[in-house]
Amino acid sequence: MYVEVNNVTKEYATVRAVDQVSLVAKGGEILALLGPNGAGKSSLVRMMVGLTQPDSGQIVYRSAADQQPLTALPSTAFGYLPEDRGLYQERTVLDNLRYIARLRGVHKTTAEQSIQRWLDRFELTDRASEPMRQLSKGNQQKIQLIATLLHEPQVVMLDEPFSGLDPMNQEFVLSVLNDLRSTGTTVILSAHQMALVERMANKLVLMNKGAVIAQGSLAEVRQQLVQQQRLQVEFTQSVQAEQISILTSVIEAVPLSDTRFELTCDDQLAADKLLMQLQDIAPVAEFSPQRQALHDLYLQAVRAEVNS
Ligand SMILES: Nc1ncnc2c1ncn2[C@@H]1O[C@H](COP(=O)(O)OP(=O)(O)OP(=O)(O)O)[C@@H](O)[C@H]1O
Repeated sequence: MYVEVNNVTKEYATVRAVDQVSLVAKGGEILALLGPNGAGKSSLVRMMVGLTQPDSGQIVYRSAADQQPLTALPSTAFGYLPEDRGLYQERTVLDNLRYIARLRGVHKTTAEQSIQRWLDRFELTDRASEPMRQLSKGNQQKIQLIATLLHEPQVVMLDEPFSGLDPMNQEFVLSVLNDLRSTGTTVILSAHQMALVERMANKLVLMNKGAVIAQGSLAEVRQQLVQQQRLQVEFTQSVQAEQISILTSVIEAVPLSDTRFELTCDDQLAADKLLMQLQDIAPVAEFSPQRQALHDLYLQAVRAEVNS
């Protein structure tokens, strides 16, 4: 199933939580919504799952087979992990999961098999008869995730699935999400863990103050965010900084020695073109464009918005 968000805006009393957002998530994709606190991620997820309605714009669900809009959604359409987790603390893990399965209309035998399979996979079988409150935060989070996946939804929407998990469990959840993706499920999640998301999502949507500031594949988002590039160059002979900074694509040339410089460049100019220009100054011994982590690019973009 496709989820298509067309120019959606949502306002609360004093704040525009989602501002003209458009995106598409397809089966077999992991789409990650990223953004600082208050960026509008949860508000968007709540609309995508049908809990609230947009003030303007539309959310359209399409059949994966023929891309026609779906008017009636099957009970297996969504699995939603809300930001405020909501299982019964006094009831056992098993009771909670059976209850959720019943709510989702899963047949009893199928539910029992499915619960066993997921508890095994999450290494929580021996905790099945314990009340939820006895489980650590991370394990409760894993049970919540099982509750979201029990009915094998076509679209899984997860609000901050990695929060409260230690690195090992984050890796574990990441592998579960990758498996879902490989079986054709549409996975939409919100997260703060840029480094994790960078490794699994094939679509990134970076939000700030309700609006999308960049979206696409990792490479596309990089391109949208990168305005400047840092690199180092080592010449075989001494060179003056002014000889380099005079080049139109070079914003700044900081000498590290007589022969070595750190350059800040206009990213529009391809590295190989710049290398040719540097070779015209003096023979180049080493030339190393540095890739900035997405996390840093993203922080720069958010800060630039704050300052503008
Ligand atoms: N029910 C509501 N009533 C009023 N304002 C709301 C409501 N829900 C969200 N907001 C406001 O809308 C904006 C976006 O909030 P939202 O929770 O969608 O952001 P978020 O990106 O999910 O943040 P976080 O990462 O902190 O969970 C915030 O300014 C928030 O205070």
